[in-house]
Amino acid sequence: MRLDVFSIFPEYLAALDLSLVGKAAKSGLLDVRVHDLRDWTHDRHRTVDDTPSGGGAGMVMKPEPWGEALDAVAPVDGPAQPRLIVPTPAGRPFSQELAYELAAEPWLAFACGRYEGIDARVAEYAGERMRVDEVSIGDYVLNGGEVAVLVMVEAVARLLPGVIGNPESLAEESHSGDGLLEYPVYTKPTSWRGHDVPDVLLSGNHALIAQWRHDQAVRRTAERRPDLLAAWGGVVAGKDDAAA
Ligand SMILES: Nc1cc(-c2ccc3ccn(Cc4ccc(CN5CCCCC5)cc4)c3c2)n[nH]1
Repeated sequence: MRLDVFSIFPEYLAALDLSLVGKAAKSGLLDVRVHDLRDWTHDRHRTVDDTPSGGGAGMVMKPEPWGEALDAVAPVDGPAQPRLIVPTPAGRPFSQELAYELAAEPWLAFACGRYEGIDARVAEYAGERMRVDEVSIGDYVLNGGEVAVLVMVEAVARLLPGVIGNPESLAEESHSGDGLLEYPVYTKPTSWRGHDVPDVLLSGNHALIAQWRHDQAVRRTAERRPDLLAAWGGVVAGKDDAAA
């Protein structure tokens, strides 16, 4: 997979060179290219923003640098076009489902906005030749798109075959398995500062352990995410499970 990221703070994306994503990049699974949007400005101050049309607080990112950046990296007459992801508080919610969808794409491009956002015509213009998704990573406002891109790239990259060491663990995760939250995990020592590992986990009885983990997942989901339990209860569980 090829990943292009556009930002006025390219150093923010240095984190992509670390850990999982860094390893995937070195092994050739990922081809990550970070671009400084100011490379496509032509004035002395390398201007990327201007006042909002119609008034209002703050500044808005000008369309020209974005248009030139997209044309340079994904030429109109090129052999392929990326799927463009634009983080925004006003976007569709990012989810594990969307992460799987994006992991299947050969080429993703991420546009990191700053200020009050990017001139809306950029997404319109890009939409004329590539798929554009405006995506939110949660109902809170960040200062720009870079952190959202780090979140999405990590969630997507770990789904790529060969990136994560232990693919079985992907199957058991929240939001991608049975729709429940994960059960609590433990390791040695079995007793630590007066807190013990639950006996069932030391029993060696795999059926009992599986049942205990399921019950814990249902309990946790009911406590912390009743919205998920409602969906789960409606779709998968029988009446006795949901009541567990
Ligand atoms: N999930 C999530 C993604 C983001 C995100 C992503 C990208 C950018 C680019 C800039 N910001 C900062 C920002 C965006 C919106 C406002 C509100 N403002 C109201 C009046 C009309 C204009 C917009 C304020 C500041 C961003 C924030 N935050 N949270």
